Amino acid sequence: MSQASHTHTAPAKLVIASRESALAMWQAEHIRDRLRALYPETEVSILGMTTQGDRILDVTLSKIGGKGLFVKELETALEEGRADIAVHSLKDVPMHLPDGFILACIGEREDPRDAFVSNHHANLEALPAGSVVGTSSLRRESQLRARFPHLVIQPLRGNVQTRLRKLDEGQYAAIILAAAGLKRLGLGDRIRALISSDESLPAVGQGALGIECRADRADLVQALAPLHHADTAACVLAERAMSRRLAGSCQVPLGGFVEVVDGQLRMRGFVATPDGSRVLRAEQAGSKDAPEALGNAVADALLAQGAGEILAALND
Ligand SMILES: NCc1[nH]cc(CCC(=O)O)c1CC(=O)O
Repeated sequence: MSQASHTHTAPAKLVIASRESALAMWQAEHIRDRLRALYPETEVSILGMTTQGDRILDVTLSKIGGKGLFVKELETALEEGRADIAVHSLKDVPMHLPDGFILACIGEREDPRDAFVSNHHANLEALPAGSVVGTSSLRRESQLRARFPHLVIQPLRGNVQTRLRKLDEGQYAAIILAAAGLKRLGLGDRIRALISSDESLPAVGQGALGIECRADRADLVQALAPLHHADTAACVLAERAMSRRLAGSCQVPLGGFVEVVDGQLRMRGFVATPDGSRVLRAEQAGSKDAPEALGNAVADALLAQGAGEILAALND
């Protein structure tokens, strides 16, 4: 029996709300299995649901309302008591949660890097001029354009399997996906090259799982505590503070990534124009005890370099 179960308790029944994509289901099942192992007496089940973000696939997310579209239906299920917790890729969780909801728990981070996926090429450097690279992330696009102006970036939406199918159909020479999603789905062998964080700074929260519940469910915060990973939480709280100060929940070419180095947080952030012609960068160290102060400081350093102008131009 694990040590945690001596000091933590869970309700007799726990329902996990999840999107129905394969990745979301893997993540929900992962949390379900960990909860079952911690609390053998608790009946843990998954309520799968399709969100608006999953249904609308033909326009870029930024035009239709952003990240909130992936979590709203799940929050409604929590609100109505049809589910107790919602498991999310933290990357998809808006910077401002609606009143009455909290992140109860942040799980240990998987590989945070972006991955290069291609059937014919070994890495970005090997792509001939004019090659089409698929990504709908302004963050990935701006960093690619800055480094490889000879490549052609084309939108690519859909869940991980859909994106791989579009690559296999020959519409793209290569695509960029999060390594974490591929590894979780057992598709790590599709990764031809991992892109270092110096070359493609990851998205805020990339690779980490966030578990959301109603703010009045202190019982669940306590039950989930054994799944909480303090170092990951410090990193992603700093990242989310940076993003919040810069952009709220709008989709912008922005990256933020924190690592624990020698017991301290080391943070890097960037804001760019979508075409990669201007890339502002900031880097700073800070204490694990004050992650949000670090995130705010890096945001301020970017604002001092002119990030505000870039962000204002995007909202025109
Ligand atoms: N935007 C969709 C999304 N949300 C989370 C992941 C991957 C898993 C993660 O970052 O935790 C992905 C797919 C991708 O970016 O390739």
